[in-house]
Amino acid sequence: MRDTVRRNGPLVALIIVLGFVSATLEGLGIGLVIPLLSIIVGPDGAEGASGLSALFSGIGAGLDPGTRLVAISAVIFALILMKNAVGFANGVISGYVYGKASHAIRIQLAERLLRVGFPFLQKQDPGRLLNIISNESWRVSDAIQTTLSMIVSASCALVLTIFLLLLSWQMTLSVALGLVAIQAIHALVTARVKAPSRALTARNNTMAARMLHVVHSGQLIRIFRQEERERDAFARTSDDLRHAAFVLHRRLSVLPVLTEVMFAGLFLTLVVSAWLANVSFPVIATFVVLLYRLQPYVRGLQGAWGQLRGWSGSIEAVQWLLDPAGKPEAPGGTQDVGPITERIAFRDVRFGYGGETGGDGLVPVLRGVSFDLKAGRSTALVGRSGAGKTTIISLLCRLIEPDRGTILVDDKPLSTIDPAAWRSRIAVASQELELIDGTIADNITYGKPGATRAEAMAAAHLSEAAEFIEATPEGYDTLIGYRGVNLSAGQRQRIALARALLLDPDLLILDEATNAIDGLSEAAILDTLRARSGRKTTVVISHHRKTLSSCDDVILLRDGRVVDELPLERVATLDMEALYDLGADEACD
Ligand SMILES: Nc1ncnc2c1ncn2[C@@H]1O[C@H](COP(=O)(O)OP(=O)(O)OP(=O)(O)O)[C@@H](O)[C@H]1O
Repeated sequence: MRDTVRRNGPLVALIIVLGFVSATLEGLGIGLVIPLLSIIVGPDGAEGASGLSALFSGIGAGLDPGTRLVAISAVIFALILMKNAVGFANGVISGYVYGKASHAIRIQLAERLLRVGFPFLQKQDPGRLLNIISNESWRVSDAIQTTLSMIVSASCALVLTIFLLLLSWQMTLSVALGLVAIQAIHALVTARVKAPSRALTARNNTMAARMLHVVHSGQLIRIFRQEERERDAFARTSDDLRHAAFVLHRRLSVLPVLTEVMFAGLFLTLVVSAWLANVSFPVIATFVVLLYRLQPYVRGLQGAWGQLRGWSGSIEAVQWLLDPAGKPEAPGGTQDVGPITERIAFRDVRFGYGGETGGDGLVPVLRGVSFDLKAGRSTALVGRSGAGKTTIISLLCRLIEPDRGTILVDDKPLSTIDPAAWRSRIAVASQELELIDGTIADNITYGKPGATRAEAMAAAHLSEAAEFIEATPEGYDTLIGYRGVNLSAGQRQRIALARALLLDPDLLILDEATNAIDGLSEAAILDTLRARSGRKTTVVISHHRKTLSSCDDVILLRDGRVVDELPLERVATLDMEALYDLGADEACD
């Protein structure tokens, strides 16, 4: 929030200056009520005037009463007009700063989510992140606007207090003492708002997670007939949210009531004591009018303070996401990288999920793996479910970093290579990588937005997606819906494969890219392997023996260790179960 104020420094300064100007105009207008009332009640009413009140009382003294009355009324009207024009300008500027501040917060949140180390996203509850971006960030924008309005209210209150002081310092002192007492009571009440505010943010997180679940798991819920249970769970979460919002609302609602009652008490005490002290009527009247005009600003300040406390849960949530502390850094490295000429070498690489930065977890997943992915060849990673194949792919993509050991690209440590430069040399086709909500062409060219339609069509031919695409009425301009809901699983995989093939990357990773595709398309993968052979490097994870036996090299993994680098003849002759069990005895701890 401080950042926003700093970035819009000149405009915030203008808001403060205009606040002062507006309050001064208002103070002057109210001051002119003294001569106005003096004319109405007669000169006796102005007796005992001193200081500022004497100054105001003397205004237009030389004029006849009728002319003076009209002239003073006209000036008061002009001052009110100017004050409102300044107020309007201030409102427009505040609205502009509010918009800029909201935009800046959303951009910062998006930047954080796009740049933070990937393990952070893996570990977070998506409901919490969604709630912060879509909900809590608005509260923070409101808090910024409220802070601006507090600045204006404070400037106005200050100027009007100066007028009060000049009018009667004794009466102002009594008012100040009264205000301190009101503020103390107010502070006691607002202190009780922080905890319900945090509770509300937590409930909003849960609500967002539930909504995501209902939207994402529509199929699962229907097939397993869990509509009733989900409805009840949704209703419970929604009711908890309602209750948390009500608790906060109830505590905040006390504030304006309390303030109004205490202000009324202060007013009446003041009027009675001023009358007892023989203060002249125009001075009492002007003082009360000034005080009456001061009241909304003081109440505004108190209300804003209470509201800021009410939003403390939202502010903390946004600050937590923006704060880099405790979040994994995006992978580092500055070296450029050329085409892979010899190998990508894993040397005693160890990794376990679960630590703060993704790795260094208690349960080791890779327990010192060493193998080579030879340039210009295709290598299959084989192993039972949970053996660590996808973890190796994540390391290759630098989504996670090894806890120990090194990955070398032609003898250059991968950790020293600029991640963007490295990723420009690789492409992945995996069922984990979703499609975007756009056209088929948008999806195929996602990794290379400037690619031509001809390039997209060539990639679609390679992945055997072209036939079904051309059979649709809109062809490459067909909208595929959210995550490709308008397509079959096999069609989605072919488009995902085309997306990777379009890049003709130095390293192509096919992570179970074919499991929803029929035999014909598996043949397309085999063709791809052949076409890349001797030219580019490919890594394949598959449970299809035919695909595996088309690779040049096969690496067998078991429980996070490399069991064997298998000769191809054995892959061709063994069934998958026998393949996974090869060397089982040596692999045991
Ligand atoms: N994000 C994660 N957090 C914690 N543990 C994980 C995570 N991802 C994977 N694991 C664990 O790491 C181990 C290896 O998982 P990995 O996905 O690498 O296996 P895999 O060989 O690709 O399996 P599959 O063939 O089923 O995809 C598994 O025991 C899994 O439970």
